[in-house]
Amino acid sequence: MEETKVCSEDFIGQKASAVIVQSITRTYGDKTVLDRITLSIPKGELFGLLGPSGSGKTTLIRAITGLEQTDSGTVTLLHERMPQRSMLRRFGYMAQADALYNELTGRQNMAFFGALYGLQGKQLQARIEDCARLVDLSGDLARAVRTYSGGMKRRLSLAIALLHEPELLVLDEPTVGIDPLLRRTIWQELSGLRSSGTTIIVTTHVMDEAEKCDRLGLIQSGKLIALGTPDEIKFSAGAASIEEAFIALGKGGRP
Ligand SMILES: Nc1ncnc2c1ncn2[C@@H]1O[C@H](COP(=O)(O)OP(=O)(O)OP(=O)(O)O)[C@@H](O)[C@H]1O
Repeated sequence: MEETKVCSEDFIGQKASAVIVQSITRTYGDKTVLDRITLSIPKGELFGLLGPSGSGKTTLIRAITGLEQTDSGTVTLLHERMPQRSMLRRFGYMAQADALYNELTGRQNMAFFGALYGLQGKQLQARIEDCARLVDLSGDLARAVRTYSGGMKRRLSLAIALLHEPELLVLDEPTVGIDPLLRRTIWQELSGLRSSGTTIIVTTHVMDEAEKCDRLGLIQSGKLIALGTPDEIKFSAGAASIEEAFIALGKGGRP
């Protein structure tokens, strides 16, 4: 049986876990998209999921949030067994495909989702201003979203995921289509949120973003093939970079 290279200590029982995934499997027809994945993410961790296109990253984070069914295994999120509709207010989810209302303005979109999260009045307005500023959209909030570029839509989706200051943020490739300067600002903000106790799960293809994560999970063909800090993963693969480590671990050995 193949085993995940677990580099970090097992956090269960040592630090409160925000996410506990136990042996989840997901199949589509005869294709196994998630294969017995087990993983725990402590509160306040910035956790990165890395893997080739089609390896199962989106399916895994959707399963974690309860948006995707699993065939077997369990997910516990913030001490609650998933799926559970009431959990929707406790995490922020930014999907790869933007779920925005094109005919509404940026502000109207934020107000709509903010109300769904239970925000209202002055608090909602203040959060809209703060989150729009963070993603550099303050000057564009009055425009209909259909006039936004792809990158602006990504930024608006990110702002919406942050609106209700959730305990857990789940971001599927949040910086795709975002220029390097703003990308840096967004990562600074993610680090700040992590420091104030927010747990963050982020999928990425960008190696320098992976280096900024506390720990990484490497996924290949639905299997978690490695788990650890960026340094642990490089060390275990005998590689100089995460990219090299990923290639080496994917082949099942050292480079
Ligand atoms: N609804 C579905 N029906 C059938 N197959 C699906 C469905 N959703 C995903 N898959 C398959 O599951 C596999 C994993 O997809 P997933 O989107 O999780 O990969 P990913 O690692 O997030 O890829 P990317 O980096 O390209 O976003 C792929 O082979 C995909 O084709």
